[in-house]
Amino acid sequence: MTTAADTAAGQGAAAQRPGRLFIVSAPSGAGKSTLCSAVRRRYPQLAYSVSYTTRKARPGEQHGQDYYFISREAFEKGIAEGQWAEWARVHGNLYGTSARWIADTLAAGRDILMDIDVQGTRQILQKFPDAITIFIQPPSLAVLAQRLRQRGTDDEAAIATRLANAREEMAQARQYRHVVVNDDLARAEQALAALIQNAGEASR
Ligand SMILES: Nc1nc2c(ncn2[C@@H]2O[C@H](COP(=O)(O)OP(=O)(O)O)[C@@H](O)[C@H]2O)c(=O)[nH]1
Ligand SMILES: Nc1ncnc2c1ncn2[C@@H]1O[C@H](COP(=O)(O)OP(=O)(O)O)[C@@H](O)[C@H]1O
Repeated sequence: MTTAADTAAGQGAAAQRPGRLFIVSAPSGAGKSTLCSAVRRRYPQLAYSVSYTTRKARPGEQHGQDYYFISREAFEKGIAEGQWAEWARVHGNLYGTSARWIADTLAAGRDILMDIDVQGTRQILQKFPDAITIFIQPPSLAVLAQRLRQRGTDDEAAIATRLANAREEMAQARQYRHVVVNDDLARAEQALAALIQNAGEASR
């Protein structure tokens, strides 16, 4: 049924549909950064939500592209001022998403890809129940440990924290609308791209 309000909205300047939110989560080392980078290259029109974090930058990571690396004080000021659409402590560091950027980007009609943890996903779903949630599973915990060591960006203590959290995170997979197992990289990339593509077509 079309209401007068729908018709008015459809005829106004905002005739474009608002953007959609795609949320990707995974235990550390499952391959979500690799897969998100591939999808960003494939769909340059998809806006990537660059998170704010108190974690130190890894070699090769760029401020403003991978994350905004900020101090704990700046992050806590953001909490006090209500700047975060969601935020969480993950593996001992704080991570958050700019509420203003999300609102402006969706209002401009752009779809958003977010790489956030399971706690952040719950918060976003409370505000945006239609967000499309995707969980990336590693083939096994043994493979996960191997990938974290091969990546070579974390010391053994950081790897141990990430592996200890992985079991708990993987138990949350059933809360997600879709699950992609990242065994073969090309296959997983194709599966993630297809989910984004098909969700886009379904709502047009
Ligand atoms: N809640 C929340 N989690 C985030 C955000 N940005 C990143 N994360 C999550 O924080 C965790 C650690 O990310 P990162 O430090 O890049 O380490 P990695 O998972 O080992 O590559 C991952 O689960 C990310 O999905 C954010 O803005 N909010
Ligand atoms: N399908 C895959 N097969 C083998 N290695 C992979 C695969 N996907 C990712 N990797 C590697 O595993 C490591 C962790 O991937 P990364 O994308 O950093 O994970 P996350 O962002 O989930 O922590 C990286 O060294 C990456 O190159």
